[in-house]
Amino acid sequence: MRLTAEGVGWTIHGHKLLDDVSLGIAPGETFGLIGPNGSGKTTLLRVLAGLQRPKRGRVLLDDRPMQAMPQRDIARSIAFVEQQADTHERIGAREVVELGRTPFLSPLRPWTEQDDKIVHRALEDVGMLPLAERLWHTLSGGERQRVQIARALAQQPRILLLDEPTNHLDIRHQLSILRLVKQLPVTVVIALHDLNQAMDCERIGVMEAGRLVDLGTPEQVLTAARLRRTFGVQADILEDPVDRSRIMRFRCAL
Ligand SMILES: Nc1ncnc2c1ncn2[C@@H]1O[C@H](COP(=O)(O)OP(=O)(O)OP(=O)(O)O)[C@@H](O)[C@H]1O
Repeated sequence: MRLTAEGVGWTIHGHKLLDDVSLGIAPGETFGLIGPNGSGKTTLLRVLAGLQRPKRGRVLLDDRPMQAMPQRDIARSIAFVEQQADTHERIGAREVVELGRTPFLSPLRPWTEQDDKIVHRALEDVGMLPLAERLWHTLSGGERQRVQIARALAQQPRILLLDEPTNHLDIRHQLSILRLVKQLPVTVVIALHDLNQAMDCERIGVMEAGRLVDLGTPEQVLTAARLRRTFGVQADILEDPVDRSRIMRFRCAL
């Protein structure tokens, strides 16, 4: 499914958090969103997810303006893993993942064995099957994050939006979640702070003070000049001697 933002703007108390953002993400593409703290990545993801209505411009799913779509239709197409998804309910890990099936249920379409299988598979994919019966409040930060990713997978979305999905994960789970996400046959938009991880995206968008200031392949976008200008760091772009891929070595903050 194609996801398009056309001239999207979002302001609060006269403060421009998003300023004329336009981008088109192709069906099946893995698109990385990078930018310094406070540059608007989360705000943009929330608008793309339909959680915040743009104050200017519009978002389209394929050719349908999201504004005209019922919330249920949006929930059947888009899953969003927020940075700090939390719940105060006394709820188990499996039940959190089961919530991913909600958009598909109705009095005429009750829970089936197929839903059980989808939930089981999602828990398995993020390595959380052994902890599936644990209560949410007893899980660690990284375990909670993996449960939230499993909830999104159980939604079987056509578009998956992820806000810093690896920030609480140990390195093994970071790598396995990113590989899993990349292999999914769906459109993925992923906000990342680890710029070397962003290298694996097909295209990258760079946010700066609410504006999309650069867009292209990782090779086009992640240059030493861009890292200096947008992130205020001095970096060298090196070649990995094992697979000849590009790696960034960050030297110092400027
Ligand atoms: N409800 C709000 N009221 C006022 N300012 C807000 C509100 N929500 C976000 N902001 C501000 O908007 C800016 C963009 O925030 P956003 O969370 O989108 O940035 P981000 O790029 O995701 O940052 P980070 O990398 O730190 O997660 C920040 O300066 C933030 O303080």
